[in-house]
Amino acid sequence: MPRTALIFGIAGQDGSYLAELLLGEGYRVVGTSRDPSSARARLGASGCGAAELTDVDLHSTAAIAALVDRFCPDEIYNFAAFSTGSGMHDRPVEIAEINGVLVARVLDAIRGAPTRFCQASSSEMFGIARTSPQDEHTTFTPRSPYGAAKLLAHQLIGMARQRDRTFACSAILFNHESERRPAAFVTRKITRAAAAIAVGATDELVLGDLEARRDWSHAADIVRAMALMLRADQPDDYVVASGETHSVAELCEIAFAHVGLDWNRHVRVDPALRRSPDGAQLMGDARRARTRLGWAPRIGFQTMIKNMVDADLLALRAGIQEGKMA
Ligand SMILES: C[C@H]1O[C@H](OP(=O)(O)OP(=O)(O)OC[C@H]2O[C@@H](n3cnc4c(=O)[nH]c(N)nc43)[C@H](O)[C@@H]2O)[C@@H](O)[C@@H](O)C1=O
Repeated sequence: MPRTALIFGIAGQDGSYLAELLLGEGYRVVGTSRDPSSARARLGASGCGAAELTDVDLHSTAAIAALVDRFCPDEIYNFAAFSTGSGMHDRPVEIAEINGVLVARVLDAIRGAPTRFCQASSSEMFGIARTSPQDEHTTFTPRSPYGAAKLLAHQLIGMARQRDRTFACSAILFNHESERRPAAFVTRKITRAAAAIAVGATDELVLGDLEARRDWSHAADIVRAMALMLRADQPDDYVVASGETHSVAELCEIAFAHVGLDWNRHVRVDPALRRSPDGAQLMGDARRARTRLGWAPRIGFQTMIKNMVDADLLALRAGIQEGKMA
């Protein structure tokens, strides 16, 4: 019998990379998506056509329990979340419900069962951290409903591990990107603009802050760490990060240079797009994942950004040939 994995949020960037990985290892992969009508096409386009889609009301404890009963998954991964960088303060009620309370429902559904659970937690739980780098012992000081809801889920996982002996892990994920990243996030915003300027479709990119720094990894590396967590002897929490930071300006430089452009000539800063400043620099110390899981990132920052620009160029040129762009 193949192992079964249930993925909440299968059609997003992370869910699709994980589905690809697990399908390649012979798993039966079942997933839910908030937009089932486009999920099938998106999964097909990312090589996950063999994944099965199912429908569930994430607000219903009974529906989550029934879903788990129906598929008896060996592993559950949760990526279902509201997540757009600039929208971390918007819709706090829905964010609390989906990014936080949903995990209580899943933990309820697997209490006493052998099912293993991994949650996509976030470095946003560190928020205005006082120390850098952050690891599994760093104090959490979230600064948005997004970070607070993720922290609720993270803490429920620790309690389920202690009280109920549930095999549940919290993967504290720092920023992670790829060509499947939506353009609301700064990496894809920049790579798409570099490609668009290179083909003459536009001339300018407007950003909020060039000095902001983040610890960026590739999404495929991040989800591999999550799969390894569920294969460990014991459940635990793990920071997953590259351990290096880059500025938005550096990102621009790499992306624009890759298409032979000088970013200084095309990038403009609009302070209206700027977010409130970070506390200490957000940078992850992933030593626990490296030593206990044998995890290490395989795709570096430069390669990731160049690959994203290449993918955006391909998509734009295809669009131009089909007459989709002006
Ligand atoms: C770990 C965490 O990672 C992600 O959240 P994020 O860090 O907010 O992602 P982002 O790509 O929107 O911002 C990255 C940095 O770039 C700065 N920045 C400058 N200028 C613009 C700008 O014009 N647009 C955007 N979007 N960002 C800008 C911005 O201020 C920030 O410092 C999500 O996956 C989230 O779900 C998550 O958990």
